[in-house]
Amino acid sequence: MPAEADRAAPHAAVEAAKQFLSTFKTTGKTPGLILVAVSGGSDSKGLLLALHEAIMRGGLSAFSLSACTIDHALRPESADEARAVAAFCAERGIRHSVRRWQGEKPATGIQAAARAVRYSLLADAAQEMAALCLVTGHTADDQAETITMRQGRSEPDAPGLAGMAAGVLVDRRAWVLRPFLSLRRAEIRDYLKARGEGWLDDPSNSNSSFERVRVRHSMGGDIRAAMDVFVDAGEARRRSSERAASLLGTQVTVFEGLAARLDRALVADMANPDCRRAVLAVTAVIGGRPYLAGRETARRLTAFLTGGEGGRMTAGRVVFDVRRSGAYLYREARDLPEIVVQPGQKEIWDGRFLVANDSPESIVVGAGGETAELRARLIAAGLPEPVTKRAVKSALTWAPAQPPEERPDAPLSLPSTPRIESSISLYDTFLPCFDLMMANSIATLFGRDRYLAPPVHDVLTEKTAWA
Ligand SMILES: Nc1ncnc2c1ncn2[C@@H]1O[C@H](COP(=O)(O)OP(=O)(O)OP(=O)(O)O)[C@@H](O)[C@H]1O
Repeated sequence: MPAEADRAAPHAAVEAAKQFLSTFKTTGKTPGLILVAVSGGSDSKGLLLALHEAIMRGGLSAFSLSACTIDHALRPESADEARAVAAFCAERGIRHSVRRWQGEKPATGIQAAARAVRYSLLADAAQEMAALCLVTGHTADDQAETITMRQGRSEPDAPGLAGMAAGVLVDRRAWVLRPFLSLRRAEIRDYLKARGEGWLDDPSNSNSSFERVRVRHSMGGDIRAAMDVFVDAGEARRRSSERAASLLGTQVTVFEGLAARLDRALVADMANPDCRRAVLAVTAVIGGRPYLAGRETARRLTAFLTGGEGGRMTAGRVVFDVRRSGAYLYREARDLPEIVVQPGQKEIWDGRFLVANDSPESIVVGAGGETAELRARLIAAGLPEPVTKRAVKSALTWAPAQPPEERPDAPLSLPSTPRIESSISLYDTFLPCFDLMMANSIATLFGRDRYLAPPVHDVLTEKTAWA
């Protein structure tokens, strides 16, 4: 058992928790629930304990904590591990819930699938509890490993070098914040030991078939070099996002989510990284892609757009049509999918449109929504006629899944028109806080609501205690 003095001694982990709590916009007695994602490993267990201690000792009764463990049901011991976390929480009077990954597991890409499911289940829990945010136990060691892995793949001005964001908006509905991003894992373990607590060791942390584990070993605990890169790149990315947001707001026009015009000045300046990011972001949304084009595509595109020759080029499923009045972008009319949307369901079609079917009948959604009305509207809005003609080929259309003559027993009412809006795959699932301004400009251009603001003040400035 640790000595009583050790139990009470202030610790860097508790200081980090206190500092984090002081950044909330919530003031005075406004109650706020923080949902802590606890796997049972040292980092998340240390985070829960440090937040609990900071709240209890600091008299911060405006805050309450709840913990949630995701049981991925991939290892036989996972249910017991979740129960161990439950017991730890019960001893401290902290509410705890377990969410289980139900159903079929994919045969390949299990890590990525588990991560996607984990964040989605955690966001469900946060939303149901009306939590201010979710918090995870990511550390400076995780950050350094992420940066080192990305460094191997990126160019010096690449956004990836900003590393993990201190805040990420998940599914447009829950902010995930990382209060320990500047704290070393060793400090967290030291804190748990001082409080007489153990933790679970995830066996995948020593499995060298994972790149992260190999990188961790190669770094040998020295994270200084990677963190120095981060301090510069995180701030640079936030400033770049701010400048790109302003370019998007002034030099881009979007036509019903189908096509976009980039002003000539923006196109001419493509060699500038802010312009390039703005253009690549619009390209991703018009093409229905969840990521920016890779460096080779970006290079080809820059050469084409700045070449001054005009004409058309295709990149990332998007046609670029360069004319005197600007560069026009629209989805190429190839490989357009057909999907069925069941009653009461919402689906994303082609990565570009969110279709909500509120009717009691299934509907089929596909390409072919080209109508004289749509063409007239786009032309009236300023889209050149030849561009309109090609752009409308990738417009969405829908119909009842079963034609009326084939379903004599069906209700007489036809499905009502589905609700359709642009999907921004690039930011709708994971939006790092340093891209928030740019994402809001994109949302405005594509007729969507702005993204949920984070509940804390300084997450946007990404100020890091690491230096
Ligand atoms: N099974 C789980 N249940 C609840 N929270 C979890 C679980 N696994 C991970 N977490 C949360 O995520 C944090 C990071 O864990 P880990 O490094 O294993 O995840 P990751 O997949 O690398 O996360 P990311 O993909 O965001 O980098 C943990 O500190 C914890 O807060």
